[in-house]
Formats: sequence, structure tokens, C-alpha cells
Amino acid sequence: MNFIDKLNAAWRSNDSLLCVGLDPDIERLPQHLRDHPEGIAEFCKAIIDATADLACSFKPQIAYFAALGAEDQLETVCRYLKERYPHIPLILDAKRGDIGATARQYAREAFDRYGADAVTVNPYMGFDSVEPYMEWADRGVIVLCRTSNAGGSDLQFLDVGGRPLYQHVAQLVADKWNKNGQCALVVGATFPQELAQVRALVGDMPLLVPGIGAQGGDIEATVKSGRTANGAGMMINSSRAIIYAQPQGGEDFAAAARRVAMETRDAINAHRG
Ligand SMILES: O=c1ccn([C@@H]2O[C@H](COP(=O)(O)O)[C@@H](O)[C@H]2O)c(=O)[nH]1
Repeated sequence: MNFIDKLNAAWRSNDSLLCVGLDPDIERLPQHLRDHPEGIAEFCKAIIDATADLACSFKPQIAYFAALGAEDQLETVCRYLKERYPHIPLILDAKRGDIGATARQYAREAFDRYGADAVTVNPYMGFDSVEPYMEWADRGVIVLCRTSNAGGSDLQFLDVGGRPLYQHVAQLVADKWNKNGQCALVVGATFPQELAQVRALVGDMPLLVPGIGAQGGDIEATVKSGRTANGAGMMINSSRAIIYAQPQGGEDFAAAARRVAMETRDAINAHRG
């Protein structure tokens, strides 16, 4: 099943627009997992098991694994997801961007090595840096558009021919780059007005929306700005607020993650219309 069909099915089956982000910072893991040789993978597997029925996607961020030379544990996590929860899309957050020949290697890494259903990419180097990912015709290519960080405005807000650069990116991806119909865009929950602008430009194209939870984005404004006519259209990501939900000395970390994931999913659903 291709990425978009899988995402549509997951939105429906789990009644959820929540994307659970897997950003396993070793410093924040429970002590017994910090000392465990496979601690990062064990942590992620427990989070996945605790939230799989509440999520429309999982998004491991590759930096948290690669920084520690723990790509083997990312492979373990991705394999686990695909074996246990094959119906939930796996988004590799890598934000790659390079010339075509190198991009092809990044695509092999995302799709063949990790088996991702979709990968995040940076549009800055243009279409020939994104096209190699589309050789995997059933996989998703999620293009950075209006990122959630304040500094995203430095470039994405530049006026280009009367409108901001991020709108050109949205239009370009919707009109020209979406060769296989498997593209999506990253738009931050911290900018609901821009989220609404992007939604108006791209029809029902899925949006990956980070920025609620630890970054403080407003859930109601996010959902109302980015939803499609059928009340879906978004993978609203929360990472740290869910995976580190465990209060000091309190409940088990996976149970705490489940509780916050459920609260977040329900808060999102309250505004889907
Ligand atoms: O614009 C962007 C694009 C990607 N991210 C990534 O999403 C998560 C957010 O984590 P939180 O803990 O929920 O803040 C993280 O992996 C980022 O690399 C983003 O935040 N903004």
C-alpha cells in the first residue's frame, strides 16, 4: 500500500491525527535504559506499544540515533514498527537535501535501509535534489515548507514576487513536484495563519505539523487552520511532551506517554468538526 493510502487508512482506523515523535535523548531516558546496550530501541519500542492505537503515524528523528552511532537501534525500531504495526505509517525525519546522486543514497537509506513509508526533505536545492526519492513511487516525500521554529522566518518569509517564499514552496510541490501523488508538506503548528494559507493553496495534500506540546503550539488553532473538509489532512506531531511525560518518581514512562498521547489525540479530535 502506498504512503497516502496507508495514512488515510490510519487516520480512519485509529480515529487520530496524532503523529508520535520518537526523539530518544539518552540523557532523558529512565536510568535502567541508559545503562542498557539497546536502551534507545527498548525505550522507543515501549513508547510504540503504548501509543500505537492512538497514532496515525510515528516519526523517528534520525539525529537522536546517529549522534550516538546508534543507527542499528534505529533499524531495530523501524523493523519492530513494520512487523508489529504495519498499518501505521513510519516517517523518517531526516530533512535531507543534496545533489541528485547523493540524494539517491539518502533515499536508499530512508526507504531500503530503514523501510520508511515517507521521509522529510529540504527543498532548498530544487527539484533535482528531491526527484530521486520519487524513484520509490509508493513512498512519501515530505517537503519542508513553513517550519515551526522562529528562525524559519529568516528565509521562508522572504518576499518573492509579492508573496513569501514558503507559499511558493507549497504551490510548487502541489502543482509540479508531486509526480507520484505521494508528497506532503511540513508546516509548523506555531504558525496557524500560515498553516491556513498553505491549506488554501494545496487542497487536500497531507501536512506534517510539528509544534504542539513542547513547542507550545495551540491545538485548536492548529486543527481549525489545517484540517481538510473531511476533518483530516494532518499528522500533528508531538515528541517530547509524550515520550518524556513521566513525572519524576511517578508512573511508568510508557503509561505516562500513553496518557498524554490519549489526551492529545482527544484534544485534536475535539476540533476536527
Ligand atoms: O518545522 C519543524 C520540522 C520538524 N520538527 C521536528 O519535529 C519534532 C518536534 O519535537 P517536539 O518535542 O514535539 O517539539 C522534532 O523531531 C523536530 O526535529 C520540528 O520541530 N519543526
